[in-house]
Parts: sequence; structure tokens; C-alpha cells
Amino acid sequence: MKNVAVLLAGGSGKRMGGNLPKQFLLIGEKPIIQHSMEAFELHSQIEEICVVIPTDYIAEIDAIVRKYSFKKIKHILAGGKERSDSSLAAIHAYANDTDVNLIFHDAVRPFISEKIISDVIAEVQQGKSVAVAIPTTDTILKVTAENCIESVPVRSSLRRAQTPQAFPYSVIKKAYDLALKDIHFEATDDCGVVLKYLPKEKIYIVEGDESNIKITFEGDLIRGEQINKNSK
Ligand SMILES: Nc1ccn([C@@H]2O[C@H](COP(=O)(O)OP(=O)(O)OP(=O)(O)O)[C@@H](O)[C@H]2O)c(=O)n1
Ligand SMILES: C[C@](O)(CO)[C@H](O)COP(=O)(O)O
Repeated sequence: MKNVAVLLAGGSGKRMGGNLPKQFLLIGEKPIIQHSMEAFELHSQIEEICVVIPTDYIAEIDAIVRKYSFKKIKHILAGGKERSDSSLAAIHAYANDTDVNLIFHDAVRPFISEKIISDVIAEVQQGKSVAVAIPTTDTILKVTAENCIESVPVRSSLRRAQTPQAFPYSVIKKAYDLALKDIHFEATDDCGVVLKYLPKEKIYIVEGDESNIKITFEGDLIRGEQINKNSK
């Protein structure tokens, strides 16, 4: 099976604000998305990379690919309205090349480590579905519609989800085929889609790390600069 990294970068970064989608903001003088592209380009077990990006920014990715001589970028695809639409764009792109593992990664998690990618690949190569997560240090509250506490789940059973999330092609395709028949379908990640529509499919967890942050708000850029400096 070929290991394909799908870099999801189709969002507009509403919570970050500003005109430029956050994946093009600089950390360590390099666009955030370029950090993610490099992490997968340099990983020896990744055969191909597929970048999903808003249509207006396809040329920017093409320019980065040419300028820095990326060799593994096979597709640069137009993203969709929701994150799940961007995942679907990648799934459709491999409809005739199904002997692959799709390894979905938020392009705005630029500090993904070689170890996490290796650990994810070790699992998905055995035909397993894989999530990356870390324990939560905060107690997590489940709340009601009126913002009162409904329950306090046992913390030791809770994890914070990161990416990558990886699946054999047949698994993720089937999950999305079923999801698309559901008029109430919505999802914030790909594991949620598999869990809901293929409940018998086990999703194995690989340990993430605290540096694998998602750049979401402006303050995350300061933390990102620190992580980048410490990684030198
Ligand atoms: N339609 C979308 C929405 C999100 N993403 C990608 O999914 C990742 C995680 O999403 P998030 O941090 O929510 O990014 P945005 O959707 O851009 O942010 P916001 O929700 O603040 O608008 C990002 O790399 C983002 O570009 C995507 O590929 N397609
Ligand atoms: C996939 C994810 O990064 C796991 O934490 C997260 O669910 C993405 O959510 P967002 O709303 O697109 O930021």
C-alpha cells in the first residue's frame, strides 16, 4: 500500500482573522503550510502528498513546490466548504488509485514530528484505522444547551485529538459514502466519520505530543514561534 499524506489546507482561518488564510502566515519566516509540506516530504515512508487548498491559492502552493523543489506533491486540489468536503476532495482524487493509505493532516499543525508520522504509518500499514491523541490535563465538562454541566466524564478516559488520522482507502471511502447519505451529516474530523458510520471499525490511538499544536487563534503564533525556535 502506498502511503499518501493529505494536507488539509482548505480553510479560511476565521478564528485567526485577517485577509490571508492562516496556513500562509509565517512562522520562522516560512509559511505554516510549508512546514507541514516539508515534514511529509522528508519522511522516507511517505510516497505522495496531496494538498487541499482554497481555489484562489492553488497557484501559491504550485509556486512553493517549484521554488523549493518538492518531489512528492502529486495533487493540488480545490478544497470545499467544510473540512469534511476537503477530505472528500482527496478521497475522490484517489478513486482510480485505491491501493493507498490516506493520512489526513491539518496543514495548520506545522510541528508534526517524524516519530508521530512513523508511528501512524506502522499502524495503518497493518490495515488499521489510526488517530493521534494526547491525554487531557484539564477536566472536560459536557454541557447542556443552557450552558450548565450535564456530566463530568472520567478524565483518564479522555484524550485530545490531533492529526494525522490515517485509514486504508477502502475504510475512509466507505465511511464517507454512508455519511453522504445522511442529511444530518456533520463532522469536525475524519475519525468521527469512521466512528459514526462504520461503528465496528476500531480506531487505534497513537500518542501525539504537546508540540503538535493547531494554529487556530492569533496567540498560537507566539507559541508556534517558540516551538520552532526550540526545534532548531
Ligand atoms: N473547508 C475546510 C476547512 C478546514 N480545512 C483545514 O482543516 C484544518 C483544521 O481546520 P481549522 O483549524 O478549523 O481551520 P479553518 O477552518 O481555516 O479555521 P476556522 O475554523 O477558524 O475558520 C486546517 O488546516 C484547515 O485549512 C480544510 O481543509 N477545508
Ligand atoms: C481534526 C482536529 O484537528 C482534531 O483536533 C480538529 O477536530 C479540527 O477541528 P477544526 O474545527 O477544523 O479546528
